[in-house]
Amino acid sequence: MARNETKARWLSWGRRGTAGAAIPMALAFEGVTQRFGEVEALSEVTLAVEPGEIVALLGQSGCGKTTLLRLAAGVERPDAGRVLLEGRDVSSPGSFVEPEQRGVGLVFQDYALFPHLSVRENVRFGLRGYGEASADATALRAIARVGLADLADSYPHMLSGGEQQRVALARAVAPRPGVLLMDEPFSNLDRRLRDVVRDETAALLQETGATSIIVTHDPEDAMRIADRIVLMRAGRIVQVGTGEELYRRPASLFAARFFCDFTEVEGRVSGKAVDTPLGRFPVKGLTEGSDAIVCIRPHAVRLVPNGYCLPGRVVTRRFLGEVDHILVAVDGFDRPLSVRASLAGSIREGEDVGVDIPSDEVLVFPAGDT
Ligand SMILES: Nc1ncnc2c1ncn2[C@@H]1O[C@H](COP(=O)(O)OP(=O)(O)OP(=O)(O)O)[C@@H](O)[C@H]1O
Repeated sequence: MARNETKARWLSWGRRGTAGAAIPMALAFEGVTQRFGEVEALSEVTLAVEPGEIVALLGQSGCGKTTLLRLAAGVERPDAGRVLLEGRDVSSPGSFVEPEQRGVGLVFQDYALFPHLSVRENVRFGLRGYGEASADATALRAIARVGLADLADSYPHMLSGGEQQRVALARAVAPRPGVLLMDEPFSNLDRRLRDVVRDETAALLQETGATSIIVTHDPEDAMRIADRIVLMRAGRIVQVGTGEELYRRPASLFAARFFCDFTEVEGRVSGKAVDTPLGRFPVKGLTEGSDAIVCIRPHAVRLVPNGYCLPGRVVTRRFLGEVDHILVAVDGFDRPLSVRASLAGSIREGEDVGVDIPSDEVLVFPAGDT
């Protein structure tokens, strides 16, 4: 189904089935495959989301995040596998529960507010199964909850991007859906506003208790808002875990790169360690003699007085507020080493320094594991 057509249908359904359904639902995908012509957008995806859990689908453009969300919403049907809500099969090649019967709320990337309806009317639109007075009261409560009580009679064009996002959120949560699906909800906001709206949204999601899935390509969004992150690549799930698990113990170089701007150093495995131009780093489970990539986190590197550890020279230093970003040239390594540190202005460009790279802070992956 074309995306605009889907949006129009979704909004006109009014989600009547969700009225009063405040109880978070379990959502599961079992071996879901979705093709669009030659493109396999999803390949045998299996994922269980617990009731009340907030999950972020994270990945680069085109990896299948939105397709998975649309399957949960019921605006696509899988070619294989099934989608379950509360253990009940709602979508498979042989059976299908209509979106309006699912108790699922959806926030679109562009918010999809009706331009000719006021804030109050936009939010009421999702409450069409309610009686007149109850719909009005519920809409106003949701509007007040997102801090827009004063703007209830304004129209979308009179609102800032952040305010529009809040209206879309209010409209989605007002019918108290058991599952809330959000497609890149912060991508249209500038950086500062994004931080505020993201934190407010996180608080609202916790409060409503709905099982929530948020599509994003931004690891910071995912880490700040989600209980669990599902990292996707080319239609498959490559790793699932908390933000901390993915950040500290990425399962692959691909996952590692998603969460950190490492300095990557090539080396060769020899005697349970990798030999690199920046030193020898212990490694487990890699084949003797194989090529490996050592990933060094910028904030793990310590700059020490000249004469200690590896000899280096500060090439550039940029003040970034809470930390400085420093590039250090190290003898024998053809690229600058990236360092983030809070130095209180004590180190200058051109200065000779020692470079300490704690070996327990680096990650090592087989070369070619990308
Ligand atoms: N209706 C469609 N018709 C044809 N191809 C589609 C359709 N929907 C998605 N695709 C293709 O399926 C793949 C996955 O798309 P999807 O939108 O799920 O990715 P995404 O990870 O959400 O990307 P983005 O972050 O850019 O929105 C892409 O290659 C996309 O071009």
